Amino acid sequence: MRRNLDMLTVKAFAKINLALDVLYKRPDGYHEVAMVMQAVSLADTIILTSHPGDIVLNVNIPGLPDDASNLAYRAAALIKEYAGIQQGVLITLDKRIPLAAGLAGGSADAAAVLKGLNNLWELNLSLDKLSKLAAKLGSDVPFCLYNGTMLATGRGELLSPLPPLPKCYVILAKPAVEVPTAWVYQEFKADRVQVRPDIAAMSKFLEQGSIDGVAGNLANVLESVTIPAHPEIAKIKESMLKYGAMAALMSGSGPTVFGLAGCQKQAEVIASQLKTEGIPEVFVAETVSKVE
Ligand SMILES: C[C@](O)(CO)[C@H](O)COP(=O)(O)OP(=O)(O)OC[C@H]1O[C@@H](n2ccc(N)nc2=O)[C@H](O)[C@@H]1O
Ligand SMILES: Nc1ncnc2c1ncn2[C@@H]1O[C@H](COP(=O)(O)OP(=O)(O)OP(=O)(O)O)[C@@H](O)[C@H]1O
Repeated sequence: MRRNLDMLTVKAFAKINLALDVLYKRPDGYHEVAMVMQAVSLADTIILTSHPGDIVLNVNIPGLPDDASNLAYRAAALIKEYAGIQQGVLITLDKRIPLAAGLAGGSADAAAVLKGLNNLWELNLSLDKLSKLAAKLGSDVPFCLYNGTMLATGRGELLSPLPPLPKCYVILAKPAVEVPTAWVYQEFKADRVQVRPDIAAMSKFLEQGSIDGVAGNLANVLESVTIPAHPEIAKIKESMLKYGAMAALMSGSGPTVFGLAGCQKQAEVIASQLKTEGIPEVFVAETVSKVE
């Protein structure tokens, strides 16, 4: 975070799910999950500037709302009301994370605004308090406050740190479809799942610092919904492996596929080969560690 009197710049990092299991549907309509989440360096940039009056949001891409339906705006409104702040803020959002991609782009923006305004307005709210506000905005938002490698349970908002995944490179490839998260959970049927993650085994491999062990245990039960609807996701996974990724998996509710690579050069070679297949959005990122 960079601060300069009345202006502050915050990065909003995307996430991938190294493991995603759905346990059951709860009475409140959400699904109980168990996930291993990992932050990656593909990021939006948010500039917060002190501003008289109200909250104003500027976005750099068409199709992304700049009103109260944007999670960045909602985060500002929530913390402003909670802390009883009278002044406004100008939020400038430079969006790089693809939309509705399974990468928690909106959640990352919301978390960055909460952290940033806590600093700009000198509120001194603890991460624990910010996390409770974050959970009101979405299940992925608390994780985006912390980043790093975390076990997420409940509806995704209950977090405990895991040993960090040793630094590795992540290729992200998004086909030209957008997938609404609510639809994926709504369509989820446990009896259609072929492979469930073994979270205990993945935790053990993280403790050992074994990227190979983690790569060998990637699993996401939501693939059972999104891949039949968008078979190009399976094709991207196959291509990632063919070009040399250690492993490949759909992130979150999809449709983005991520692949793991041990070194940057190899990740870049895999990314350029995927681009030749006509996949519209391909990025190379690296893992991001937890904030203290
Ligand atoms: C797929 C993941 O991205 C994996 O990290 C998350 O589980 C989704 O997190 P999110 O996008 O922050 O989700 P929310 O904004 O809280 O919820 C969107 C919708 O997804 C469904 N939803 C979400 C999380 C969850 N544990 N169970 C659910 O059933 C609900 O229908 C909800 O209305
Ligand atoms: N700041 C924001 N950035 C991106 N999308 C936003 C934002 N605010 C609201 N939205 C709306 O939310 C929808 C999905 O957002 P997002 O990009 O966070 O999905 P996602 O990556 O699938 O998230 P998740 O992995 O948490 O399910 C978008 O289509 C958009 O209309």
